[in-house]
Amino acid sequence: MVKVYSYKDNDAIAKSLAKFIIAQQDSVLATRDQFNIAISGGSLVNILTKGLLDNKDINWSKWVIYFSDERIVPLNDKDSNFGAFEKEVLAPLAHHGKIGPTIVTINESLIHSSDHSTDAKIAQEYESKLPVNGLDLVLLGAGPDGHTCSLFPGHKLLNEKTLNVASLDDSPKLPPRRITLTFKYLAKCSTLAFVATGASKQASLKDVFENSESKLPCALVNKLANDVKGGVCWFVDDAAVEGIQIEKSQY
Ligand SMILES: O=C1O[C@H](COP(=O)(O)O)[C@@H](O)[C@H](O)[C@H]1O
Repeated sequence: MVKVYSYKDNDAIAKSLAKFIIAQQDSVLATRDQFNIAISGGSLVNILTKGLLDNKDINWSKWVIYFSDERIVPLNDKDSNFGAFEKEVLAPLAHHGKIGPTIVTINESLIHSSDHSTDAKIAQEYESKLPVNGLDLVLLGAGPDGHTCSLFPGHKLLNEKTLNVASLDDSPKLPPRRITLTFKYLAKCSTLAFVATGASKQASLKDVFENSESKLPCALVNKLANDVKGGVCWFVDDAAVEGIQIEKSQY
């Protein structure tokens, strides 16, 4: 089942998403000592900053954070998804003297500026660090073109059946070299939660929610809802889903 939680603005989403994440965290930590979560880059980071940074219920030291996709650039590059999270969340956390999470990044030493041949190795090594049975929670973004992770409309990786993490060097959104979780791995994870805000997402979300034949990557994730124990849900603002026939609720 796919649930859509809709709010008026980013502040309201941030508050509700934080409550949702904490509920997932608490239910996992009641059974084991580690909460495995993947985050995405882009606009999600700002919402996470608002919702998580000063939140006393986050048990950061028990979190292991992965990335649903990463750009193959140095970790301190402005395009790095880790870099954005580090700047917005990890550095302020450290500044507040909090024990931070464990972070699983790509192996920077394998990045060679013009040689793409090690990109598959970067993906392979990242895959070896992931829990084999999937993550507890994956926070996904949704691009205006309907992409999620670094799975782009019409790209051959939409049909990847073997790899859990794949590399690409032809991303239509810059930068071109990336690694991404594949649908194969997303299907093993416990809960998948999208965050999509702003009117630029409206056209692709209309296709995702109103066209049962949609081939957009976000729609293909929705189709995993029956494989994924905790289901697929969406945290959206009113602008992103305006005029779309969809049943909305609040978490
Ligand atoms: O390139 C990427 O874009 C997507 C969507 O970003 P948004 O800014 O439109 O929310 C993001 O989820 C992904 O992690 C990132 O690499």
